[in-house]
Amino acid sequence: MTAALIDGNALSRQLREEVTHRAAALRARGHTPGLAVILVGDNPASQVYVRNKVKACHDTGMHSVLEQYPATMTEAELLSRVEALNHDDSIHGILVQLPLPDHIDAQKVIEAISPEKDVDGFHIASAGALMTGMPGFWPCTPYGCMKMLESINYDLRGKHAVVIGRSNIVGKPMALMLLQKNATVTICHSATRDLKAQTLQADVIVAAVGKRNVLTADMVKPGAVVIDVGMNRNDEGKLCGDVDFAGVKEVAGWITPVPGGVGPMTITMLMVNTLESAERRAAAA
Ligand SMILES: Nc1nc(=O)c2c([nH]1)NC[C@@H]1CN(c3ccc(C(=O)N[C@@H](CCC(=O)O)C(=O)O)cc3)C=[N+]21
Repeated sequence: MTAALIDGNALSRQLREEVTHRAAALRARGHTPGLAVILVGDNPASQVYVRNKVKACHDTGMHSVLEQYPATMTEAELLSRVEALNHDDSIHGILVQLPLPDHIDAQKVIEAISPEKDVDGFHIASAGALMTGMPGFWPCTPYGCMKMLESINYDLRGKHAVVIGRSNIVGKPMALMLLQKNATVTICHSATRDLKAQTLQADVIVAAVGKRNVLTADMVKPGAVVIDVGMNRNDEGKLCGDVDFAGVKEVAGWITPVPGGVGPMTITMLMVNTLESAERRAAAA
């Protein structure tokens, strides 16, 4: 193996320790940071993720409430729960777990969350703040990827970054964050004609498609940094990313594993955003 590993679990431990200290300082001043997580329906994967988020709150000394509702919950009922949490002073972050059942308009629910409590960074006000460089919450997954690059002291200025995937949750905000650090950014997607021609030029590759083996060793320039956002299952049912890890690790300079890479960092940045929301609230009080 030539590539060095960027260990998301280790970096998460380090960052969560800092969160724990800052949360304790807020608690001492009577401002316990609080996260509300809403889960609608009984998607088993969502249950696991949501429990991990609640546990991360507990571990860092933050208050959390988990609200679970049946899949039959109406959109109006969900909107009124969000509205109540917007006005709840013990809550600094509101997360509505996605996906939502089909009869609920997810974007409408996200826009109902107060931007001050939008710790997922999914509200259009958060997206606009990221695009214009204004203060606001950054989506946790690409934010975590930026922290991983920071952890290896990677200077993005003038580097060519290729993002594969253009979702509102990962690909697009990822490209904006890389751009803010002065990288030259290319966004590739399903209509890109020659993906390999793009990735072979890249100093940094972020794979965020949700499909196995999107990135293979022949597509990677020696020494490149490879960040794997994918969460897929292989034929044996094991968790794997979008990157052919075994092959790419022989070519890349740095690589993130799945599991133990971007996943834990996503939860860590949720803790960071919730803490920062509470800090802003305490400063305004
Ligand atoms: N409103 C909303 N916000 C989200 O942030 C959100 C969401 N909805 N819906 C689902 C996705 C998925 N997601 C993950 C977070 C952490 C891991 C994670 O920690 N993964 C572990 C492995 C976990 C396992 O073993 O299954 C790892 O990569 O090491 C995975 C997935 C957040 N999401």
